[in-house]
Amino acid sequence: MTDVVVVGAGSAGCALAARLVDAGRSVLLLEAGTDHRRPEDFPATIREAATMGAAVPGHPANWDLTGELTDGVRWPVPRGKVLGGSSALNGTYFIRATREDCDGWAALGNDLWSADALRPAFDRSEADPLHGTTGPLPVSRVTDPHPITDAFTAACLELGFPAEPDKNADAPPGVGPVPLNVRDGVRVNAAMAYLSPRRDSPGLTVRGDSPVVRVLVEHGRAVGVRTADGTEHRAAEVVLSCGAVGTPHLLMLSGIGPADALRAVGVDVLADVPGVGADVTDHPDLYVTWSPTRRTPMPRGMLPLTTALNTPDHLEVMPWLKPFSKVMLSRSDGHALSGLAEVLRRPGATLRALRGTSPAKVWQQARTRDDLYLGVALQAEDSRGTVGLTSADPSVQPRIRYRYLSTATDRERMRRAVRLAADLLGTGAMAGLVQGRTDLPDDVLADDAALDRWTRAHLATAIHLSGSARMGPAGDPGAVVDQHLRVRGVEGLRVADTSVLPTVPTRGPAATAVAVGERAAELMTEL
Ligand SMILES: Cc1cc2nc3c(=O)[nH]c(=O)nc-3n(C[C@H](O)[C@H](O)[C@H](O)COP(=O)(O)OP(=O)(O)OC[C@H]3O[C@@H](n4cnc5c(N)ncnc54)[C@H](O)[C@@H]3O)c2cc1C
Repeated sequence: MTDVVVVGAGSAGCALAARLVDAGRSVLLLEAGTDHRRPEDFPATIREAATMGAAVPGHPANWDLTGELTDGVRWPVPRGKVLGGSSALNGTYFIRATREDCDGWAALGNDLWSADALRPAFDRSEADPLHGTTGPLPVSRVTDPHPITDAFTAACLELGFPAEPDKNADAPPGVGPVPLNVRDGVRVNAAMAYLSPRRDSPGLTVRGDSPVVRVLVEHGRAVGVRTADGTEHRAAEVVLSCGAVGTPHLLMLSGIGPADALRAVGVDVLADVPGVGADVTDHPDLYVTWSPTRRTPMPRGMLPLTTALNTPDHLEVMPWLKPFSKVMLSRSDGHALSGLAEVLRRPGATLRALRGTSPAKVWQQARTRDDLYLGVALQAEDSRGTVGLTSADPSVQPRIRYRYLSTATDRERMRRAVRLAADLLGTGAMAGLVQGRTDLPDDVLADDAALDRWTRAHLATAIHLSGSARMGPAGDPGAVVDQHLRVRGVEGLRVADTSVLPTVPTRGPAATAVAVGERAAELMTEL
């Protein structure tokens, strides 16, 4: 019998499966999306790090979910549905959770997840001249001069923020280059890094196009999973790595979750675990758009996102070097137009993906698609969202409610973040480059109530979902897994992805997701 079935070949699932195989386990890795065996087999839209065409609604590698950012504001939520998961279509910002993040998780009763305990997992994942040097994921920083990054960096220094040349160094937060998982212009996703080199390993079986619809539980123990075609895959242990939406969804479809909510949609309850789908955290974000006084260089292949300002109060501001219209459209050597154009060839799929989202917000983004912008985000929100089951039919997406800015503290911090972005655009350092803000009038900026309304109209999400099956000690009623990632109430079942993080990292979670996979393998194979 197979030792372990891992469900979901995303950032965490790929790392976990690979390390389990290295430790001598037989692993069946089941992925809902398409399998691509070698790095060169991935389509250009996914490989090309300079663009994010697969994140556009309607792309086949995208789950095309919809979430409610706040009451009445619905927005597309892309997630990767392909080998590599969300790492195959993300922004390639690949940074460690901070020491404060990890030690915060440990302080909640998860000492196996302190910064010191997690460091070997990060080190093992990275090939970074500054940190772990021998791992499978390349980490690099772009330090080439560019008028926008240079002016933005000078603006941050002008406002008194320190330089932060290595954002993984546990130094005080400031402005500096972001670590990126890019090599030779290619977005190196977790499947390329961890699975491709092991595809001939007898211990590893990878199956794409295999959505799992249920965890099979007998006498309180997980014994395998069932895929949508009805096939049962048995294994000694089951690990869910379906991501922060897919994992709570699959748990609930399998009868593991808040009992009343499961019964309400006709699912028989196997284990009443109230924390499944609760305590979701992410990074609410938005864009402050601006027009330049002159054309800035945008050569093909230029990465859109190379620098970030992080502040001690957990705000993040990032200058994008290209407008959305260029980031979402890729034109690759030897290929026809891809990305947006590829999607526009399937208008039906795109329209279906956008159905139910707020038309005014979609229009607002379309209207400003050629502007430049500063991305502004809250990195440690107080608000909590939910992922809830609305149907026992696995093909119906769960309801994602972010409940963004539902606390006064978050609203106050978001105002501060927007004003910080405006201040940066107004510095002497940026004066020669910035003609003006294009969509944020002074009177709105000056008035709290008006700015809150503006924020609501411009709100978006960084798609960094975490915490929907979070870990915690025995006495924690909201915990879904213990710190060994074992699901409460069911033997032989674990979760390994960003669902387990008690809070979203205050940096992008992609590197942490991989580290969760690495750490899960350690915990599963230690004697
Ligand atoms: C568009 C976008 C841009 C982003 N940009 C950044 C960035 O620049 N930096 C950063 O740090 N983070 C970024 N993120 C977030 C980051 O990529 C994710 O947090 C991280 O990849 C999540 O890893 P994971 O393993 O938890 O889940 P995922 O990587 O999403 O993997 C889950 C996998 O499970 C599969 N799956 C789900 N359900 C099932 C099922 N029932 N059966 C079988 N398979 C299933 C999915 O298809 C997927 O392959 C971005 C995310 C998106 C979507």
